[in-house]
Amino acid sequence: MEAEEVAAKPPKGRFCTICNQRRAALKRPKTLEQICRECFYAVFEEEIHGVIVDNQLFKPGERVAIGASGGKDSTVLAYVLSELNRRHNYGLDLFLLSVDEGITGYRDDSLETVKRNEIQYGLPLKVVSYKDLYGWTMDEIVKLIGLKNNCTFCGVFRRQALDRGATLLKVDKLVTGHNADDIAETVLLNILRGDIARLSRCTSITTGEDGPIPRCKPFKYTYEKEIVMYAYFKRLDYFSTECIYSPNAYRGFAREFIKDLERIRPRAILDIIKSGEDFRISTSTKMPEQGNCERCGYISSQFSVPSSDFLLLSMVLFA
Ligand SMILES: Nc1ncnc2c1ncn2[C@@H]1O[C@H](COP(=O)(O)OP(=O)(O)OP(=O)(O)O)[C@@H](O)[C@H]1O
Repeated sequence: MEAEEVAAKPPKGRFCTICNQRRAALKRPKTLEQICRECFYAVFEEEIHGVIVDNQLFKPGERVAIGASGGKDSTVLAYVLSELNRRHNYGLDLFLLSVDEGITGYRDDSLETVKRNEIQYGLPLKVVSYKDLYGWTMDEIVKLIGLKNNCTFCGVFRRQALDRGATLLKVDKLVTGHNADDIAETVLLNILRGDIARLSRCTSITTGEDGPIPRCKPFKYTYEKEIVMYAYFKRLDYFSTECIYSPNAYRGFAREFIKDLERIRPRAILDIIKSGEDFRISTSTKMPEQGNCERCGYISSQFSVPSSDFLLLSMVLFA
């Protein structure tokens, strides 16, 4: 999504509907209000603060890692969280944590962005790589087995890599830049697949509380268009290229469908999240149990946890 595309201008001469003092500079995607930039920054940031407070995402003194991919969502998350931490005295120790999947022409470039963010925001950065953790890069795997189910595997490996990096950083929590559009998309995909176990988990703002490191999504109610707009107006330094192995056609269709709904009714994104939250599963329904990998004990519902040759073997078997 290009920044210019979402920065639709209201008619000239209108006053901001929030402050009524400055000229409106944009139409807010979530509410369609015509507001000035200053009021947009304020409502955008304070809504996220409200979500953090209402859901008690953090406690003073906690060490928190921000999953930093260099993309728009995690870059805006790093910027806004450092601002709110200062402004509202959260008392958090913030870190950037990046996973290098070993994808030439994509992750190497986005990691350069994260390295610049480390300096720009004064947040210490830790990078963990698939090569070091599992013995293989994604480039090597794709070269060997081709383009099959890459996103699914890569997602499972990244999840574990983030946990391992968070353990090395000795953090209490990990936050990611998953936004409202991502969550609505996941609700829809879980309905389409009839995956009620995931449907019941995917709207939680905090997950993994029974595991080693809980994960939070402070952008659960933040619209992607507003994140892009915020990054654009604030001139944040982020990387905007899609992963070269990424096309996940089914997710892509769900994304397009949600964008179409949003065009007709911007609230549709929040409505889908709310529907996902309100699903109740009958207590008599048998749910799949999350187990632990027999090899290393890491939490796992489908795969054994990857390591070097074992990783490759699972890729080939499941491809
Ligand atoms: N390589 C990575 N290293 C660290 N964190 C990551 C990485 N990839 C994804 N994440 C985390 O997971 C979140 C969702 O990832 P997703 O792949 O959906 O990226 P995205 O929607 O393009 O987000 P972003 O714009 O931040 O890249 C990111 O916002 C980030 O917090």
